[in-house]
Amino acid sequence: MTAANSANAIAEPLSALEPLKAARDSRPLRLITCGSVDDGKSTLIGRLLWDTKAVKEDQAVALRRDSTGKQNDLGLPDFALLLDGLQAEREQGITIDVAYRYFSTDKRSFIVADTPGHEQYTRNMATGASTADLAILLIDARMGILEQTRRHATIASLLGIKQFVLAINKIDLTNYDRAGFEKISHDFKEFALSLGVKQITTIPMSALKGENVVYSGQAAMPWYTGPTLVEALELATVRSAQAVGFRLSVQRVSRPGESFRGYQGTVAGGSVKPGDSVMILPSGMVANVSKIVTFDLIRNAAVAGDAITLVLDRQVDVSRGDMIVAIDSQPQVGLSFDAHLVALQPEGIEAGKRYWLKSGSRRQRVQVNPVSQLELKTGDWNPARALPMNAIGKVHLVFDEAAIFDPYDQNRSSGSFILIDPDTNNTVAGGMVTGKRSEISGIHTEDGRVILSLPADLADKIMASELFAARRDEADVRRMTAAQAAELWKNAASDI
Ligand SMILES: Nc1nc2c(ncn2[C@@H]2O[C@H](COP(=O)(O)OP(=O)(O)OP(=O)(O)O)[C@@H](O)[C@H]2O)c(=O)[nH]1
Repeated sequence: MTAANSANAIAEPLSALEPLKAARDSRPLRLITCGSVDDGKSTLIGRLLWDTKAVKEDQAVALRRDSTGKQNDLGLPDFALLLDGLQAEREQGITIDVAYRYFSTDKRSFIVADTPGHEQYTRNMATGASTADLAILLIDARMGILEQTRRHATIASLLGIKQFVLAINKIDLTNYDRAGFEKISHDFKEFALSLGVKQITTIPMSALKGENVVYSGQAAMPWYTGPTLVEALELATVRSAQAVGFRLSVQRVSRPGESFRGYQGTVAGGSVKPGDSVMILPSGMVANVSKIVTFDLIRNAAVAGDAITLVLDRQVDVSRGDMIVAIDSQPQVGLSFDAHLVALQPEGIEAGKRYWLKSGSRRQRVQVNPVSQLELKTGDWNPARALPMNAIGKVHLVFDEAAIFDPYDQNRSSGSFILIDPDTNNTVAGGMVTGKRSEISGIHTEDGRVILSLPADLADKIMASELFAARRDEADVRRMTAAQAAELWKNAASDI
């Protein structure tokens, strides 16, 4: 077949979705590495690339040359130098959130997200983790579990990662101390179980010496009989297909001529084929798919990750930010949602402040009401009105117009969002939706606090009302029961 460069060309037949799905399921395992500064992250990634022969000959020569004189007391090359290209770019002030490294073994291929380790780490980590199947958490065997370890594990689990490898690194510096390794393993497993993470492999390793990374560390640690890092990675599973049906967040309406109107975007969940019935949200209008076009082909199916133009069988009103979804598997549409947030900027998240929320190609105003903050040491969710930088919190989102989400654990794409401060344009938080709240519930109490779940203009009026002012004394408000809160709401509502 000649190059199919017109939208009328027919793709080689994809008679079913199976080939597309099969290709997706055999995709490389995506990894993220997290750790505190100096735990050995760069050394570990460099060592993985080196020992799996992912380093090209010219890079290898350069590594040997650049390591001369900088060698550590073991006389080994500095594997972290393999990642230095990225470092140089960072030093020039070029913003790179995440760089992806590729390596493979006989059994499988891998993509590792290499995220900068310093300031703004949380944001970069969240970016890398949002597509990862597995998290490698690095800790220094001499230091044990730190608050940073708990923070990263919590964020990774909120981002839906269910498989963890705890890489207890620099074990050579503890004289391969078995008891120390076992204590850290035990403590971490206990913590990870509290997060609901059940697949945890803990491995003692020396990234620098290459023990238990690709090659066995048996000679130095005869007491360890578990897998090497690469063996553990070969056994991990790729994340299964998303639980929800077809989702397309419309990025652009394409109208090249009178007779053609298509809706462009990347499929964010499920699959679609001509003839399928779809619904446009938030309007609720219904249509059938008549054609799926990609940049050079007409396709007879598309799956999550494909960038497509969708043509419908009738004239419907669709604009940028709308979502086109499977009619038999719809997302949640509502004015109020529960979510987890990670606060990313020094200013944190203020109580009741209005932000821009961006999810897919949709951008809308939202009022954010923090409810509680995770105490990393104990795992408790303590009541909170605001969230400081790096805090992980639970919040209520209250919209002026209908919002559309899937719970994050069912679809990472249509369940996640960022918050933008309208005054500074800074991205101040990343969030994961847990679900829709029962429709506008007015005022109620939660964790001993009174929560307003109202459209912002109504909430402002209530806050300003005499009735609320009379109740503003903190202790008094905290003592209110849900019934009293409801009474207050009823009175306030009739007052305005
Ligand atoms: N003895 C020993 N030293 C190690 C090991 N892994 C890393 N190191 C050393 O620890 C130091 C920090 O390693 P890096 O790989 O730069 O650490 P990092 O976590 O990437 O640090 P940042 O890039 O600053 O975030 C370097 O001097 C490494 O040579 C190990 O397994 N054993």
